[in-house]
Amino acid sequence: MYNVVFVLGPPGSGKGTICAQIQENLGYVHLSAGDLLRAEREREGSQFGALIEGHIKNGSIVPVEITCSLLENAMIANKEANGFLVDGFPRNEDNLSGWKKQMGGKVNEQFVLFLSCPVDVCIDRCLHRGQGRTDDNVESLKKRVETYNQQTFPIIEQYEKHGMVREVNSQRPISEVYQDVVEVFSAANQK
Ligand SMILES: Nc1ncnc2c1ncn2[C@@H]1O[C@H](COP(=O)(O)OP(=O)(O)OP(=O)(O)O)[C@@H](O)[C@H]1O
Ligand SMILES: Nc1ccn([C@H]2C[C@H](O)[C@@H](COP(=O)(O)O)O2)c(=O)n1
Ligand SMILES: [Mg+2]
Repeated sequence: MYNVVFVLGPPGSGKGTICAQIQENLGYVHLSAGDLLRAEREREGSQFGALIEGHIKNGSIVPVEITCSLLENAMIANKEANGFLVDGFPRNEDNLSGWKKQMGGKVNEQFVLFLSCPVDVCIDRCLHRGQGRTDDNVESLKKRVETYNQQTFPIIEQYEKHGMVREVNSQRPISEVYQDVVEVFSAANQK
């Protein structure tokens, strides 16, 4: 049974940044769905490269069969891990239903870490991120934010109805955000 913490929030809210620090200090393995998809996009011989790039540029969501298989393969490859930070997933209903179908009975969903941050702050962070991403531009970000508002936030609300969401305000210095996140993990792992 894989222990899983989902990490969700608007593009640029700091999911990858915080997950890297959690991985370094709390023994969880960070699996960024976006990073896995970008790696698949670049993989020699991948049949999904163009499809993935189209969705990334368009800020839309890749079919869950592709993303969930990348996530499960990464978990299998790290099966000794205490737990997994699944960053940027589930991002819509297709992700959620596909996850339940493929991973049901294999995972223990501990909670959803929701990084909340005003969209204008998030957009500015992405525009200054300097990682050369094909979707860190005004046009793609507009679509990514729309996808987040229309498709991803409703997923967070579903988990909230089950008391599974731990919200942390990420419009603060990274060190302060991380301090709160550590407390969330401490509380969850004391149960
Ligand atoms: N608390 C913070 N304060 C200021 N800058 C931050 C903070 N957290 C992250 N950043 C910066 O904002 C940018 C986006 O952070 P990050 O890549 O972690 O976001 P993300 O939620 O993973 O974004 P995406 O969904 O686009 O992958 C990075 O340049 C990062 O260094
Ligand atoms: N569950 C997911 C996660 C990501 N993607 C695609 C679409 C996103 O805009 C892009 C970048 O993700 P990020 O690195 O910003 O978390 O990757 C997806 O289709 N499905
Ligand atoms: Mg990220």
